[in-house]
Amino acid sequence: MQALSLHMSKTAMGASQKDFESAMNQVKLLKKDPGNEVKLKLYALYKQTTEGPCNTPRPGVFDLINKAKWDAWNALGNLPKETARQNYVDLVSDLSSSDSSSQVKPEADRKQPGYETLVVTSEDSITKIMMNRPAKKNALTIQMYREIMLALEAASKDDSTIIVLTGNGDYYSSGNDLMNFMNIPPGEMEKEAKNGAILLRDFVGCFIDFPKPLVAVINGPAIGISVTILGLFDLVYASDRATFHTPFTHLGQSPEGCSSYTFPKIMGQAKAAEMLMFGKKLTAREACAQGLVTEVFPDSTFQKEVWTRLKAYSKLPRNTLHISKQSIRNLEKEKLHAVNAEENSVLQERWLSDECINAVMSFLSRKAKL
Ligand SMILES: CCCCCCCCCCC/C=C/C(=O)SCCNC(=O)CCNC(=O)[C@H](O)C(C)(C)COP(=O)(O)OP(=O)(O)OC[C@H]1O[C@@H](n2cnc3c(N)ncnc32)[C@H](O)[C@@H]1OP(=O)(O)O
Repeated sequence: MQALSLHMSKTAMGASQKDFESAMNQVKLLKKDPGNEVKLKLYALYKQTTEGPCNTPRPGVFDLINKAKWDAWNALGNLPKETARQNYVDLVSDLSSSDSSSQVKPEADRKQPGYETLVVTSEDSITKIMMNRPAKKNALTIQMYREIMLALEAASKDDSTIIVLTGNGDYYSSGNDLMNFMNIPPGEMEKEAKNGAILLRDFVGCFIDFPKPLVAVINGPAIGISVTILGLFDLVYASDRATFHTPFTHLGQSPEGCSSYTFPKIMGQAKAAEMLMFGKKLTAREACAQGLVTEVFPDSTFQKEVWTRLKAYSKLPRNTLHISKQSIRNLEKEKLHAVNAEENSVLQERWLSDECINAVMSFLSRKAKL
């Protein structure tokens, strides 16, 4: 309502007709929508300046827009035309200066500090969490799991409407960094496996409990845990260059990220088994046909199309969107936490198995060109 309060003239001399016309042009150039109340005020002052006090019958009760305009004009009573013109010019001048001070900041300024493995930015009511180890295909280190949890926690409390997880470079993510299995001192393996299971439980738990719409923007291939947690997202947009691969059996490991529950629900038992047990790699189009991906876009226009879509979604009524997300998730939360706990206890055992140790050694020896 503050913006609707009558504006005092700031200039000693009254605004001229030329000032008024120039203010009318300036309004068209505003980058930020001033909101309905201010627009009504501008309309009323314009009418008062050009026609004087309100002189038309009040529109009918169902003609909501014209009624609101009429009310705003009528509220100016017998305000003299010159004063209305001055108030119009002053109001536009205020709007123009706040418009230029709220210009979009360069990306470097929007970047949230404190993350080493992520780039976190907020713009247009969207918080974007970008995994940022492109040289290692965004493989998830222990630090990265922790930073993603911190970024999600912060995003759940910020004023964003939608949260996006994406990757920098040619991969979305190659999943767990297999170096997480290295440098474990002899005799410490059991303790490390237990700590790993706790970390994983907390990591997946953050996605289960996340209260706002979560969108995965899959810019390239995705492997392992970066695929399994997709069943906990609300939207999954993929470039047609993306692939989806869960080679758990080859790695002597078992499904996590609640995929043992979400994948059969999403794609049916047989297709889930092909992925989670036999390690079948899906193209983006196959993943879309099976319901894991919401929509596939050509790689050449992927970023442009997805961000245009997300910016439009981010303008939806925020609280309603969050409440809808929570209503849908609340039906499943208890079950998902139980699945998460069970998967992690199985995986904790798997990490100690010969099959898993041999698979990790095989990756490392290929890497070392042995
Ligand atoms: C006691 C246990 C404690 C564990 C605690 C863990 C907690 C949570 C665990 C959750 C369980 C998750 C399971 C999974 O995600 S399983 C999936 C694991 N990922 C893989 O198996 C992928 C392995 N990588 C590859 O197959 C290839 O690198 C890839 C196909 C991704 C790309 O091949 P390409 O030839 O194009 O490129 P490079 O191989 O040269 O890769 C570039 C460099 O990046 C390194 N890299 C890539 N991915 C990984 C990875 N997942 N782990 C470690 N390093 C990775 C690769 O080695 C190259 O590095 P260099 O340039 O230094 O050689």
